[in-house]
Amino acid sequence: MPIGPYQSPLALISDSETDHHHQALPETPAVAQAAAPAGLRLRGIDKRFGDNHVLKGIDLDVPVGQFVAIVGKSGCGKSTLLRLLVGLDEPTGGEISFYGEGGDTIEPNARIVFQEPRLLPWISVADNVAVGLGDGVSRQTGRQEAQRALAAVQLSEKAGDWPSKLSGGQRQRVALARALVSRPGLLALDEPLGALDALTRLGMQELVTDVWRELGFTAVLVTHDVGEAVHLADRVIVLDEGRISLDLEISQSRPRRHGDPVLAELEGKLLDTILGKA
Ligand SMILES: Nc1ncnc2c1ncn2[C@@H]1O[C@H](COP(=O)(O)OP(=O)(O)OP(=O)(O)O)[C@@H](O)[C@H]1O
Repeated sequence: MPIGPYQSPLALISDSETDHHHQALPETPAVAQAAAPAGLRLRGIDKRFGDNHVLKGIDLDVPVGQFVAIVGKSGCGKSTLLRLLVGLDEPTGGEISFYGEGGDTIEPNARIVFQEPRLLPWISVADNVAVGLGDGVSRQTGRQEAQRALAAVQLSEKAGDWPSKLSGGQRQRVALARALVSRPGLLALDEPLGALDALTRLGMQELVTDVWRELGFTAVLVTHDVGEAVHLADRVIVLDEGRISLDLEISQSRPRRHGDPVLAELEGKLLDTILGKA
């Protein structure tokens, strides 16, 4: 099923910082159960911005529940591809479809987390998380679901605080909770740990792994950090000038240790490909 004009809450947490009006929030389905994890099927995906031909006929299949990382040089089209996957933009050509565990075509519940948490400073942490549910949910349900999502990111005790009282890492955990609160079937992560210090980043990598394993969504991570990609993902894809130049499986069991020689070897192989030495 091609992605049509999009109607998800993504717009609220993605676009201009000033576009926080509540009328932007769409209705959301009931949140009592998790959305079906969504497998992805991309065929011949093209994206042009005027004369700039950014994505050139991408074919990609991502099985239900897989964790995929996308790496590549700056400007190679990583974020553009991610935005197409969650419906924030439309391809110029080709088709994107989604399927559930049984192989049936589904409409995915997709969410995205960006590098900047983009929290609303005038409402509490819990209310920021509840924003991810949209309008069609009672205040009480919103609070309950927000508490559940905050617990998943180990931030329950901050529910009543203002965002300004949080550290950078805590704010990003709130952004993750806001994305998780509607129990998405597809979670896109656009360099979500890029602004964090090294130690906080390592802690967040473990947290992301834990929530992914617990909640079972399909994850697509864009990162500049090849070490992070091999640490987190089942599979790493290298984009180069709008095409997939390497599709590498990372079969190492979890939990994964930083400094693992097998992962270091894979990281070297990815870097050689990205830098054109392979
Ligand atoms: N909305 C847009 N309008 C015009 N050009 C765009 C738009 N979004 C992206 N581009 C162009 O598409 C190309 C790919 O950008 P994209 O942000 O996808 O790259 P990236 O690989 O994510 O880069 P980085 O690693 O630096 O974040 C760039 O040339 C960029 O200028």
